Amino acid sequence: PAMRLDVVSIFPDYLAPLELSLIGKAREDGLLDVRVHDLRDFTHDRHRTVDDTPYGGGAGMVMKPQPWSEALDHVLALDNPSGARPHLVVPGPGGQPFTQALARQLALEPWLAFACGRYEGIDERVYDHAREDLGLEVSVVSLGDYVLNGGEVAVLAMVEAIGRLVPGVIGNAESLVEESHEDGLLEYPIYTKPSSWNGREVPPVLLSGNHGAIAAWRHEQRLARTAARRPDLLHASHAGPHGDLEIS
Ligand SMILES: Nc1cc(-c2ccc3cc[nH]c3c2)n[nH]1
Repeated sequence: PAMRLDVVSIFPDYLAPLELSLIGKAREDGLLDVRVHDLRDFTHDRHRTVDDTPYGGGAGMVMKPQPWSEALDHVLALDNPSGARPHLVVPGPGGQPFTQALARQLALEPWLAFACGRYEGIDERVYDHAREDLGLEVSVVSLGDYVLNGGEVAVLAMVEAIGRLVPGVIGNAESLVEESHEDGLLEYPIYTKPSSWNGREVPPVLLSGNHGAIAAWRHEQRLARTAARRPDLLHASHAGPHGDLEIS
């Protein structure tokens, strides 16, 4: 059965890229069932109001709870024979980090619903309502320690990272095996034809046909790159036979 992904946003067109390329094809193949909903469809006033001023004062506006409540009810009511419940994922700068490990976990779920906030965010009672009244698992997830203007960009990234892990979405062509962050090391440098370009040569070991030497060179490169760019990813399990993490 297809993995179901619902996205609620006041900028549904922001999610249009999900109809393209890989995710688009997975939708055609029935592997992913992606539905985007406009939050303003769940307002009833002339101006389709989704926000208001914050209690307690402060800058900016807060997203009203009622439209979100009605949008969630609509998502849950949609042809949902199995009575399954979605895992509600809400992007937020203060959420748990979105990592490859979390992407793998989420890719195992049959149904995800994403709430894209805007303004200063969503009234806190929506989270409580979703958990306590709708019985949903709710996860606030951060893409990184920087501030976006809303959740849409984060959802695009998460849907791509999760969608590509759904069996069948990635053909054999795009390798899923040696990926950055899969075993905690960054990827090694890659090359293709011509072997000499702009006076620059491909490292000879890669043309040697000596697959043991090639594998060793690639592992060394991954360690060196990780030590240089992401020392935080390096830990004891990556130490060499002498327990050293020093890169020669
Ligand atoms: N990682 C990250 C998420 C966000 C984010 C997510 C949702 C909203 C809604 C209003 N501002 C937002 C910011 N910023 N940075």
